Amino acid sequence: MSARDTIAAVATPPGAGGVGVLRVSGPAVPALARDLLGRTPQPRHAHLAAFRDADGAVLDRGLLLYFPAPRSYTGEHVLELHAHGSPVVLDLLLRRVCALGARPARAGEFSERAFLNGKLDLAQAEAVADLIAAGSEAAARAALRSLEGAFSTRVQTLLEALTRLRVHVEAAIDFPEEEIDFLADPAIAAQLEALRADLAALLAEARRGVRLADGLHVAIVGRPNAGKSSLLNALAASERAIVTDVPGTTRDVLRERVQLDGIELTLADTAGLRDSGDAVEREGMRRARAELERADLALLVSDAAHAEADLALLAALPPEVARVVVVNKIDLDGAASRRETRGREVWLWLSALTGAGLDLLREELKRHAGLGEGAAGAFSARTRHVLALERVAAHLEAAALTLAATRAGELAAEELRQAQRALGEITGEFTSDDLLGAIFSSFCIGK
Ligand SMILES: Nc1nc2c(c(=O)[nH]1)N(C=O)[C@@H](CNc1ccc(C(=O)N[C@@H](CCC(=O)O)C(=O)O)cc1)CN2
Ligand SMILES: Nc1nc2c(ncn2[C@@H]2O[C@H](COP(=O)(O)OP(=O)(O)OP(=O)(O)O)[C@@H](O)[C@H]2O)c(=O)[nH]1
Ligand SMILES: [Mg+2]
Repeated sequence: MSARDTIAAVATPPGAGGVGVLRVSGPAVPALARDLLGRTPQPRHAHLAAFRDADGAVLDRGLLLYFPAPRSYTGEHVLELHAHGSPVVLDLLLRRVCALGARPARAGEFSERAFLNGKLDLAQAEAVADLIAAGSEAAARAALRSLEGAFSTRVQTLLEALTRLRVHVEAAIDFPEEEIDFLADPAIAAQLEALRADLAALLAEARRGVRLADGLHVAIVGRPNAGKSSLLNALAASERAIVTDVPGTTRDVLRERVQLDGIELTLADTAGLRDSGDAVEREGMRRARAELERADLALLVSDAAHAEADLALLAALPPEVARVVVVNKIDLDGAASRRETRGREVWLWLSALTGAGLDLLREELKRHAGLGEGAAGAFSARTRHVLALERVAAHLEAAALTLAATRAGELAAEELRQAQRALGEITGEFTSDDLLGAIFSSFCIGK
């Protein structure tokens, strides 16, 4: 896109390193490259070159790569200077290319241009940032799958099915005398049902993708003295939290990141929940509840001696939070560790003190983090995508209800149109400047 100006930024992380890369993108690049090399560089070849200042003094000697448009990361003319990884040298080079017509890039601006030039769709561009930020091997693999288009392809397939359905419904509206018959066609209802089923599957995968990218957030809750802090310490394999036999030991929320077979967990140890307590303890309990609202999973820790009494706590958990009941301290009555499913809950019997049954808990956590069976091929996703898919689901449901109840073609068509729009927001077919700004400004400078 020749209308854009030329941007430049250091693409390697701040600080000293073996090599540092300065990246430049935009229409000024061909002239700039000639200026620096003394001749037109060969496209996509590494040239060893002296990078010179305005007065001819050598700033550094490094590798120069030239990617003429459109075959580059951004789709524009791109120049890369691979210099020695000195922040001072890189800064001098940045100033030099800015004197030659570039300006410093904003955060995410290279990827934004790649998106605007059709090199990446929006979900892929977000996957670039998620890959860079990945905190675990599973997160990195999932982000790479999204970058390669695994998620976008699924969205695209749904969009095509949705478009076909819209064509059907809108054709019916265009022939009002036949509209009722048209819309009563079981094929339309069947198409809509199939679409909703595919969407539900994609939504489940996208939710897993968010957990893979962000890591699983686990809130450890329960009565005072149940052994919550002991459990955090056992999973973190270090004495992070204070453990005493005084009920009400933990007052504040303590967060700990733990790697578990290539996935990332954020464990939050919280203050024990009970009716009494001083002001500090009550504030601790308020924070524990707030932590629960944010969590992907609640570990309700219960003392083996009080397990039945803790059923009341179970009922008080926010209904949308997945939960696992941990019956702790089995060493006290010599019981064996075990796992049981009771209704929607999994119950685990273990001992934070001896470590018996902790492996059962680790398996359970991995399952919730998205690394259970069938996780091969999982892609990363963001909350933004899940919210969009939830809106799509709501519009499709409204369309189905309208068709079933009233056969009001216009209303159903409008719901389908909105569903299509929400779906298109994921890959960026429909966007606003605000959305793009919000997404790309959270990227690194130079990305
Ligand atoms: N030195 C360097 N390493 C890098 C990048 C970079 O920009 N520079 N990348 C940046 O993030 C990543 C690689 N991503 C890239 C993606 C596309 C193209 C590119 O030139 N695409 C062209 C040509 C494709 C082809 O010839 O096969 C195109 O899409 O038309 C380059 C890098 C990681 N490593
Ligand atoms: N025998 C036995 N004792 C345990 C076990 N887990 C924890 N304890 C003990 O139970 C007491 C309370 O443990 P904590 O981990 O501090 O309990 P908590 O749930 O964090 O308590 P608060 O922070 O007060 O809410 C301590 O004396 C622990 O040593 C266990 O598996 N077996
Ligand atoms: Mg505690």
